[in-house]
Amino acid sequence: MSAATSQRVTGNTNARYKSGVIPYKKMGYWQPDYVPKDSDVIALFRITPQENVDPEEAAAAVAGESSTATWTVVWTDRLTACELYRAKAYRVDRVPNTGPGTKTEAQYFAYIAYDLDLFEPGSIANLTASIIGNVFGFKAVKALRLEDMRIPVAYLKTFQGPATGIVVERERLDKFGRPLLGATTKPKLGLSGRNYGRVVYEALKGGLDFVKDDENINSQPFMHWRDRFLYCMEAVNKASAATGEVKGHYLNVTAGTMEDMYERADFAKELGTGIIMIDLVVGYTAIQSMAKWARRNDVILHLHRAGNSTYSRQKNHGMNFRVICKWMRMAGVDHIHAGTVVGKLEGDPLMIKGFYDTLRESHTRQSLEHGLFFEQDWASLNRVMPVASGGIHAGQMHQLIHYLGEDVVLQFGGGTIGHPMGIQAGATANRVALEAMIMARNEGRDYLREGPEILQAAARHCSPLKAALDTWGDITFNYESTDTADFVPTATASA
Ligand SMILES: O=C(COP(=O)(O)O)[C@H](O)[C@H](O)COP(=O)(O)O
Ligand SMILES: [Mg+2]
Repeated sequence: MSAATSQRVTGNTNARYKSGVIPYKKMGYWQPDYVPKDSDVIALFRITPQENVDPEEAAAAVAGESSTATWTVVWTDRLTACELYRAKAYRVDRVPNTGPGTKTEAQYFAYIAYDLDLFEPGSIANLTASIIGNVFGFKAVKALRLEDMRIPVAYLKTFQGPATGIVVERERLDKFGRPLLGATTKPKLGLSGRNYGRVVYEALKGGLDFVKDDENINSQPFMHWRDRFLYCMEAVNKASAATGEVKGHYLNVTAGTMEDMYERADFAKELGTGIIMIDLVVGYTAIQSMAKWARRNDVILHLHRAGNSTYSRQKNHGMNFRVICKWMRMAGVDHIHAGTVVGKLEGDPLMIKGFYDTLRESHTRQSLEHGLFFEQDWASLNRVMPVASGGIHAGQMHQLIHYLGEDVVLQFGGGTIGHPMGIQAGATANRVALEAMIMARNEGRDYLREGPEILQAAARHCSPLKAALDTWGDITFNYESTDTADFVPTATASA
């Protein structure tokens, strides 16, 4: 007899199934003694219960509404292996620095385990319809945030993972031992195909590895997509011939329908591109489809995370970006924008380290200060190249390498195209700054502390770098982060 059948036969007593409304805890969604199985999916939610709602009941309600429950008892549960299929809230902890005596109302971390049978293999859409489905509108909780997930190896193995991965991307580019350099074409909207292609050529010729379309450039009246693709590929080919290096431009194939996206991707491939791009807003199923297309066609897949801050930035509601990193690694993208720490957009250093580790490590340990609540074995899924983009410039090179490491694309849009001596000079400034800093690192210097001097020394022989430092050297974006660690490392806490 299978486990499922035996559950049906030994199912619960009549009292439990009497019609009416009973607490979710009584319905079996709170099981403090439950020990998660290796094959369970585990989700960690931050719950802000409504006043007078017991946190354990709120956790049970979240478990119920994200798995099998509805608001009232239904006898049809007994036609199923309901005890197996019920998600189990098994632990609730008060979030540090919330509740009585603090400025923030009480919040709780609720740990919930889900049996693997609740999810369709290889489908982010199906996983998310449970985990972030109805439950986020549930009245008994004032706010709800999905903070982290532990995905079992058994489930990971049903996903393709990154189409190409970091190792093969570097082999195709023939570039090793340093971050890759990119730029977002600016202005983001309005250029004609020919002018757009000129920006791409100049930036690649000046020393960048990649240029990219911005998130909102698709096929507008001022430049239809075929024009953009033709001029960009002409620029890539000319710059590769002129420099002897492999170059690329992420052609954004985002469109209104899947058929249009495939048409654009096929044309990009026909023109010989090594990389294409999509936006997060196309949705999980479209992302998985494009990842399969990318693997079939030997093309790298770049994902711009446009839209994520709508639901990932605020601490009490929505979902943490680290969970998006996990889902996107499973879905199969090769690149994902994951923050810069020092640039113009949201990015606490500890949080960003957690995102980067999630994307790049084959195994991550629990690390509460980086927001990693669970140990995660990535089951040999390829690694994703994080992309640092948004308000960065050559003067920050030492910090970028310190915080973000080597396997990363550093993307300077304004920080290339806005250079006072022109786009090529902007690209050269970034390339020289990068190579000077990598050399200093390889020589064992304390490049983070000595960074500004290392850059000034390199600028003595490189007027584009000097101009970049003179223009942007002092530009910083020192605003308080919104999404910060709940568990601060001891050394920092006492500092
Ligand atoms: O256009 C840019 C950056 O331009 P610039 O380099 O001129 O600032 C990108 O869309 C942002 O980096 C996205 O943000 P994120 O990478 O955080 O998702
Ligand atoms: Mg942009």
